Amino acid sequence: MRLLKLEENGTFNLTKHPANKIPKYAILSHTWGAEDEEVSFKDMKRGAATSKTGYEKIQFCGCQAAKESLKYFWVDTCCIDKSDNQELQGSINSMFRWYRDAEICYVYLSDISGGVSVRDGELSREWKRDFRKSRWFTRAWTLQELIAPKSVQFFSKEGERLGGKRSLEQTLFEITGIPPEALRGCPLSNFSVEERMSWAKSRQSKYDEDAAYSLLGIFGVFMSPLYGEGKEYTFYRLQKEIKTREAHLTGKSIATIHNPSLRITDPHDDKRRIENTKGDLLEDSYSWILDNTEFRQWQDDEQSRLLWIKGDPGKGKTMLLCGIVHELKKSVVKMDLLSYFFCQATDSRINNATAVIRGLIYLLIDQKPSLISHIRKKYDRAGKALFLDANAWVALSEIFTNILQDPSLNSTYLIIDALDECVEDLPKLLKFIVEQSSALPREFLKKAKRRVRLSLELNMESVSAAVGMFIQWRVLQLSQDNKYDNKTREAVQHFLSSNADGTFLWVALVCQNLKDVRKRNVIKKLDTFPPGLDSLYQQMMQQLSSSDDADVGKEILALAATVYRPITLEELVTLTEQLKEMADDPESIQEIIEHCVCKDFLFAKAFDKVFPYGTEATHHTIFSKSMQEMSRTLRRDIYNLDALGYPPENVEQLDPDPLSASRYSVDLQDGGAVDSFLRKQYLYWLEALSLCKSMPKGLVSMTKLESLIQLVRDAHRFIMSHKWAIENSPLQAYISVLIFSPTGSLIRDILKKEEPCWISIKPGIGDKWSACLQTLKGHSSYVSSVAFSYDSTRLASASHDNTVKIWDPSNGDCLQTLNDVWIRHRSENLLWLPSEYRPSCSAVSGNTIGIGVGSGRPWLPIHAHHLVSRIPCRFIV
Ligand SMILES: Nc1ncnc2c1ncn2[C@@H]1O[C@H](COP(=O)(O)OP(=O)(O)OP(=O)(O)O)[C@@H](O)[C@H]1O
Repeated sequence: MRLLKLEENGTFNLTKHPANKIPKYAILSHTWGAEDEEVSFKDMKRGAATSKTGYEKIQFCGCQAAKESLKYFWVDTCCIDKSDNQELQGSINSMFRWYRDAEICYVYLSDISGGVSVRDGELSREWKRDFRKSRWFTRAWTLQELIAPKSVQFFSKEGERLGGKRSLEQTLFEITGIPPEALRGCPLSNFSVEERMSWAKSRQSKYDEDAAYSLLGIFGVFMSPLYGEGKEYTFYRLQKEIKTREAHLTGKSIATIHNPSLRITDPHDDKRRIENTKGDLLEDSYSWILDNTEFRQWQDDEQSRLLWIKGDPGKGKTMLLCGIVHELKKSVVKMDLLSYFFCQATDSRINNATAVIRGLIYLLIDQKPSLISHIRKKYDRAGKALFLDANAWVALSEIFTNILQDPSLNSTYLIIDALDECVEDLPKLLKFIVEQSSALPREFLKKAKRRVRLSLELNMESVSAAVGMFIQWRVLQLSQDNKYDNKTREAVQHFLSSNADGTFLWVALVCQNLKDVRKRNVIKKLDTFPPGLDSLYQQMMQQLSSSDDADVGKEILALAATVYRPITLEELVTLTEQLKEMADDPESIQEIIEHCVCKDFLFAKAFDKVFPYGTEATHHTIFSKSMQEMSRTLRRDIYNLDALGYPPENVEQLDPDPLSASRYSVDLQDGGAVDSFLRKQYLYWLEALSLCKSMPKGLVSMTKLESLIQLVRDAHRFIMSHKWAIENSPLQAYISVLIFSPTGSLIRDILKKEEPCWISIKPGIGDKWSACLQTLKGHSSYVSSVAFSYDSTRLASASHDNTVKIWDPSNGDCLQTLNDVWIRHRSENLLWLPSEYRPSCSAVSGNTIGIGVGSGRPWLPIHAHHLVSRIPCRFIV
């Protein structure tokens, strides 16, 4: 890299540095004047630089660098020999890196001059106007010059400092549309290709091709510049490079950041969804927390590791946390990481401890991809099972601990909302949080007050003031939408302020109700809203019960409270007979759904109204509607994949998605009606049959059921045998899976028409299913020992690849992989402990695994399933 060096006598000289020995340097960003005004490489060589107008900029940059004790600096006009084509090409591809690696970037704004001032980090209004109009924001190359460097400082023509990338963040965002996260060094891969393209959209370049070349670094691609190829073709090449890189990233993603296995949810999206559904985040209603003593203590005092925010339902905790995330994003330094997770009891993806840890890890890796190394070792061995098997919690919490102890991390902020909605393994999660937040260096241990509690009830004054701001905002919206006069507006404002009792949700629900009330009826209507959340819910239920939509409303509520995860509008319509009839009237559907009330309330206080026939009846409705929906929508190659080997992770969801309405239905849940009938009512039924003199009919029914069971059994063998193939290529279900099933398979026979007609010679397969139920794949060397637990729910296999795997034989899932197990082969099945525990040993014999701890000690026989469930994995075998 060629740099300018500031000499003792105040002159500048060009110096050249090999890539591994580049000294610290500053860099200049500016817009070019006329070519002959700028100082070129040749001018520098010839000593003709000082005669050019452009020399001022170079002088400015050199002096500024000297103030920061930097001897070297880089200026694009003269540090590249443009007459050397090879050098020019290399420079275009290196430019982003050069700006990124500079200690500081000085932006010289030649069209902003004199009389400007910065007060409290803010530009004066007049200034803002000039700044916004600066030519610097319209040029193509300056985009990467703004984004890439860690520090960017803006200067006027006279060299007056105007502010930095950080202090002007909001203004820069308003001018360029580049989100603050991108300006703060968040990986650019976090922003979609479209979003990054949009930052460049209205920028100009002198040469058409530069519009694309100036984006190489932004997309992390390389390409040789060919001036003269034209803008269109350059962009075509750029797009191609971007696609290749994205594909490469996604390919790698099986084990990296975009890892579909790790990503159970993107907490970014959850936060956005929550804010949208709760009606946009109001800064005035959460900003009180920033001055709160406990919050400040947590934020400023290194020893206070855990902040516990408590509050009654509807007090605004979730929105408060959204606000805190928002503020921390702005204030934490670039080296710090911020991760968060929003639990939701009604969504099985995000209501358990493992999901919380997964989500937190996902966001950390998203910000600092190098952290993936903590996952890679385990992932490479265990694959997807690492996140799914019975020990996912153990593995992930260990990975998370390692990540948090990574020496490259500065401070890490972790935020978890609604722990009470973490319905699975909450105690484990709590223990983990407490342990992590206690992990302080020894010198802190004594004096540390590590946990800070913040109770919203104890901060009533601040919360009430925040609710007051919320009321003002909602009343303003209502007044504008429904054209309230002053009297009405004041009455609503007064009513809400006097009855809210510091509860945001109560205000939100009343305002929701008022939305559809005509202005003339508003004041009368106010008297009908009872204070307190429960009374309000009760009233809403009563209103629903007496409305024309009572039946459909209750059906929706029952469904919403019963489904195992939140369902989409489309899925809801599919499962609700009465809504199906309104399918072409989305407004009415929306109107009815808006009457929805909280699930906790439904179960606790309105059970009889919503579930007059018990929850079983609702489960039955969901089951039969799901069956109907699947019969209607499912068809062969529903995603038009065409290619038989198409892997499911490469499948892009279609828009519109033919599966959108039946996604809920295809996840068949167990506990079906027949099963429950046989278990609970079978004998009563026999009695009733006898009483009705219908025993023969009962026998016929059971015979029919039995033939159905044979079909089900065949379907079970079918899925067991072909699970692996279908999982990896969905369309193989119609090809190899069918023709490699026994000719006597009922499923094969019934679905014969689906067999490929283009295969004329089919493999000779026997007429019966073979004795092999399924093949368990995973070991990389031959297997020396296998053993079932006594109840057959677990299978252990030991291999010469030095691993032991524990399987769930019912579905072939590998539940756990024990690594570094030293196995010695003897006449009987013998498994030995990892070397660090030698000479301890264990043996598998029949259904029992024996453990010996220390040489000469008696072996302790333990059933395999006890081992699996009781002893931490590394010690099991
Ligand atoms: N800062 C805010 N900006 C905008 N709306 C807010 C804000 N705080 C609270 N609200 C409103 O109040 C409602 C309740 O807030 P939130 O869901 O955060 O309460 P919560 O204490 O988390 O409730 P729960 O205990 O039921 O989970 C939200 O749906 C929203 O309409």
